[in-house]
Amino acid sequence: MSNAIEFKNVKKCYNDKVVIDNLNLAVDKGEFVTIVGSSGCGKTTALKMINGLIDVTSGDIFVNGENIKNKDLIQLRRNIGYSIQGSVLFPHLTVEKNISYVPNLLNKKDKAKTKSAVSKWMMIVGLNEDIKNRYPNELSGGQQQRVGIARALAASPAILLMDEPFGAVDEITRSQLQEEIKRIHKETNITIMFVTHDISEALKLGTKVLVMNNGNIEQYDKPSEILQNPSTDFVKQLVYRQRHICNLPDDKLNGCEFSNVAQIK
Ligand SMILES: Nc1ncnc2c1ncn2[C@@H]1O[C@H](COP(=O)(O)OP(=O)(O)OP(=O)(O)O)[C@@H](O)[C@H]1O
Repeated sequence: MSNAIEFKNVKKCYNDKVVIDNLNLAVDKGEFVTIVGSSGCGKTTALKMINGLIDVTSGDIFVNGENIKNKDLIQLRRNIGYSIQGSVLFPHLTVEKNISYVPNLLNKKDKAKTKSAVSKWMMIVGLNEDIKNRYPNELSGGQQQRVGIARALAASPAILLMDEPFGAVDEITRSQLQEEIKRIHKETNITIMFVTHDISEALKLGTKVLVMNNGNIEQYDKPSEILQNPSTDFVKQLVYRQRHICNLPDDKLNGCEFSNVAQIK
């Protein structure tokens, strides 16, 4: 299987502060990677370096085998969906215009194709078509989030980056959106990188979970492996917390220090 995304010896500093020291990671096409870790460990930075919103200090990032240094960034971003927490919709555009914004840029002449893409993605993310002429301020928070996801997916990108996309919605909407994104992933086989603070969300959604701490990878593995064979004390602490919440046996966790659990929200 070929890589959708690859980090090679990536270092990121803000001024003199090293946030990511030497990140090496290969993500297979079609993987749903959830990224979890302590606050400020570099999750958002890693994500935004993939679509060039943040520059690397040194090292290389490859998207579909191509070094992004050699790519036109606007073109790159049009082919990578990006969805973040809260509403990032254009306030002066209707739902339909928001969702069709990038597809219109990509296939300006084929208006019918864009119209049917809007209908398709509204249905997929669970939005009723009768809201397509509304403006963002006429929608609930959950609807705005769904429109944001439809907009990120409407250009049929091969990669979707999501930064705490469900952080600002209520529990019921959150769990509906989780089911929807899982289904969308299964149906489209898109590669997803999904940052979350919530280890249970990471374990529920990811086909692979990337656990980060201080800009380093603690473990990159299937959820079952993270739960059954946590490879470092840091991962054990996360798993312990999850097992504690779910009342699971903690026989694998003997001898682990739990003092840093509070660092992870
Ligand atoms: N533009 C910037 N200038 C200086 N420092 C920054 C900048 N952006 C982020 N940082 C710092 O870099 C570190 C990593 O930030 P980043 O947002 O990637 O972490 P994160 O893991 O996504 O955090 P959180 O879980 O709290 O959202 C933090 O210490 C943050 O304060």
